Amino acid sequence: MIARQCPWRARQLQQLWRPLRSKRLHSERAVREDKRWPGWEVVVGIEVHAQIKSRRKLFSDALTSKPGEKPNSFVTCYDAALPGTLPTLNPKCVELAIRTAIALNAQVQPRSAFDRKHYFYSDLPAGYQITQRYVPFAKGGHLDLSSSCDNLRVGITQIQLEQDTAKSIFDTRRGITQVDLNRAGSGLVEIVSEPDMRSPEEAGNYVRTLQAMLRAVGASDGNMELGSLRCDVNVSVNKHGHPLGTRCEIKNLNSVKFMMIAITSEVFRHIDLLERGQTVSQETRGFDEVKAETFKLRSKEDSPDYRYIPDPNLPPLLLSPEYIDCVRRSMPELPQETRARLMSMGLTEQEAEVLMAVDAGREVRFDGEPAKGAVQYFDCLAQGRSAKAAVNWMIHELLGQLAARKETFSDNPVSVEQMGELVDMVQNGKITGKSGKALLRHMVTSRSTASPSILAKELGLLAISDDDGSLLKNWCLEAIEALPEEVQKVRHGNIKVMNRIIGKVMQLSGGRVKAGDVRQMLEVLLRKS
Ligand SMILES: Nc1ncnc2c1ncn2[C@@H]1O[C@H](COP(=O)(O)OP(=O)(O)OP(=O)(O)O)[C@@H](O)[C@H]1O
Ligand SMILES: [Mg+2]
Ligand SMILES: [Mg+2]
Repeated sequence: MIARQCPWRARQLQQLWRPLRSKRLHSERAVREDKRWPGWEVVVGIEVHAQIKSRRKLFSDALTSKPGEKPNSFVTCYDAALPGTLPTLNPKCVELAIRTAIALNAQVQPRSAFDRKHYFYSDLPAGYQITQRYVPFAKGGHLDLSSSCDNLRVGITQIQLEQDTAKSIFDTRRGITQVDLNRAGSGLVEIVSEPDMRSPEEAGNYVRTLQAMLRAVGASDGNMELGSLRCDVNVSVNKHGHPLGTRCEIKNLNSVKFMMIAITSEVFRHIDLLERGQTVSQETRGFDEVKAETFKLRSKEDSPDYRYIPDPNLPPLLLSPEYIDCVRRSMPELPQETRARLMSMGLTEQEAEVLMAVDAGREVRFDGEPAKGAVQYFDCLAQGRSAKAAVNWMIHELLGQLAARKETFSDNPVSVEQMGELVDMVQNGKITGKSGKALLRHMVTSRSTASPSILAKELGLLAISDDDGSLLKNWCLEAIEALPEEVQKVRHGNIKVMNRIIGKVMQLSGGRVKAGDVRQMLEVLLRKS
């Protein structure tokens, strides 16, 4: 293993090899003019740091915490870097990282290793971070973005395990910095992409797709606001057909929206420099959300020498093919598989996206198994029923009712069984569509667990039994008598006005008759008289 014996050699090799690969990919994409920067091509590569959703930290027994917990209450002596403490690798973090690698079609390496990356900062108690930059546990791979991005495939360079840092809290009034060690040593996966994205929008789509994938496999919450998913974005520009430009890295972006703004502002900064005959220097930059501008943190020349060395306390990580297979077999359905399956059931892409978007915002439990979500609810509802009817009732009615009450799907009080019975009642004509909607509204509001047929009876919503059509006929005659002007207009060929008469019949019947039946009856009666 080159890097354990000689990390410097590995670094040299990587530096030689990367620009070549980037160039090849660069020329493979069709050139498309972007009106915002005519003549220029934008290149983006992203390093995503995702907090691993395991109960315990990467190398210690301490429980992982959420932001807002009492500071320094999730810390062992190892996390505080007290002398004499040793790391023990948490197998759950490894399993979740492997799930991520499999979902990204990466090759999990049978042998990887941990290095120490040294720098001195108050939120790094040991003075070094343990990472796998030079001998990562997974290499290669790709992530396919949805059709809105012309089915773009973003290459994955490598995926590595590493420790998260502690958190510095700056008190500017008192002029002090406080350190909270709760996060110190939590597990991260760093996912390094190839420089394959060509616009801020593609970058946004990449992060959102990755976020959904991490959630689906239970590897991370992927919550950017809470800091469990952070991005370092590398941006460069070049003239069409020219080699890649010099990249600048914008650190620690924690929202997709700000990331896209940061990229746009960085692109304009590069173009402005180049058009004025200056050069772009390789820099690490921050993003000022108020000014919507990036600012210089440090140049390449003053970038710290991290003095990478193999961690002497950690042996190489050996992963057997049997273990990797075992993780592969336990993989849940991935978002792109779910989308394809739903569409094969007859749903449109938009309908599939709506159901999946409901699940994407959902919390995943600590054991990695998602709680029952919208897709699973739909799967149960569609069993033995028309998928189209099931999705219509779910999206337009159930989600609509919940949204009107400012509730989310996790607040849904209607069980799949209740919803199924309601859909069947409408399909079988026991209740009209209109009454079905009223019944559902009642079920959502009252949170009743009773069966819809009992509720429909109680509320007088059951369709009337009118075998000889006499009730319907009477309501129609009543409506004709009540609306003589409208009747005249229909007779003179203004067919649209018929809807007003139908509406009157619906009102008289309390919505318990079908609009189609009413129209038929009215046509017969108006023709006769
Ligand atoms: N010309 C370029 N334009 C835009 N992005 C680029 C370009 N060349 C490389 N990149 C991207 O820069 C990123 C480099 O990340 P990597 O983790 O390998 O190294 P690093 O940023 O030098 O190190 P560190 O992990 O310490 O930040 C990758 O995502 C890669 O796709
Ligand atoms: Mg990196
Ligand atoms: Mg970087």
